[in-house]
Amino acid sequence: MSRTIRLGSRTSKLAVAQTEIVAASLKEQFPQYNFEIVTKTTLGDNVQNMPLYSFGGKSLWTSELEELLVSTGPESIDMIVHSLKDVPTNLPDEFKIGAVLDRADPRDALVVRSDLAYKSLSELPSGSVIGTSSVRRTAQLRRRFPQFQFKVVRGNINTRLAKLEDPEQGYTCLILAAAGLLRLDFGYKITQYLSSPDMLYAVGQGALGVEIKKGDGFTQSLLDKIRDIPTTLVCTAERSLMRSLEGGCSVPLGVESNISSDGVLIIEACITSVDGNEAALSKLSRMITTEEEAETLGKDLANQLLSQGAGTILEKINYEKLSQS
Ligand SMILES: NCc1[nH]cc(CCC(=O)O)c1CC(=O)O
Repeated sequence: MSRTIRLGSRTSKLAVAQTEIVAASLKEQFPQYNFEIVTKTTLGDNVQNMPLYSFGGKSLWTSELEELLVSTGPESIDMIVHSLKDVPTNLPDEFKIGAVLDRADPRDALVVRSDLAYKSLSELPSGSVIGTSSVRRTAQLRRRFPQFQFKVVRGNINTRLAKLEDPEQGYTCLILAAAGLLRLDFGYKITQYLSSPDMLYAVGQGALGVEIKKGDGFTQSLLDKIRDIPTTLVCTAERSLMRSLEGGCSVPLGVESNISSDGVLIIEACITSVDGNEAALSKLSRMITTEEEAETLGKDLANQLLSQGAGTILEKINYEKLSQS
């Protein structure tokens, strides 16, 4: 009987669709093995009613699956497929990201309620209710569109889309990652793709990250065949930037990155105050060939942002969080 490799996934439709993408790429490279998907609910799936930033812990989406990664029982798995965006920048010591795969469209997207004719943010009437629970999205939009209202919306993508269409909920539109919508065949619902200067995306957004045990050379050797090198370099730089800015708290950091075929990486980044009144913006471009160089670029960009005033914005956010708890 041929060897079976088990891929762990959260239970949401998007998580399973993404894990199927990874399983299919592995099967193509290694037809001699079986690839099986194991699903598990995480804490992040269960807490639907509170803003995520009120959970100090940073492994909302990973802990339960990491337990299966170290387990030796029948439930054990070999790797976890994540949206890279949901993977903490500092993993527990025994784990690592074994591969980052090709990135789907990293931008955020506008989805307007289907009975309304508006297509873009600039067409929406004053007082429109934007559904999002992301501090990054809310802060950036408040800055550019102070005439809108913001309302938290939780749940997985399917749940959020259903809430949007329920008139009693009062949402005019949602902001969601284009990648998730496209992977679930909801691309037709996107009325506008958002980009700088209106909205910079989350670090790692649109990319898949596969987590494994450090020292698991066999699983690593499988992943080496499906990783995407330019995406790895871009996301390494983005995650290094984020790691340098967060003091144990998630930060409203937006990025927009591009790498040319000859290896020049350009990253634009912003930190925006929650009320949208202040923002620190910075941009860095450099030739990158190794992950170490990508790490350094991320750190340098963090320092550039701090010199643009990001530090005071972050201090205020951390102070407000402390006084809530
Ligand atoms: N925050 C949850 C989450 N995690 C990953 C995605 C979408 C896929 C991706 O960004 O890679 C989403 C939904 C969203 O933000 O709209």
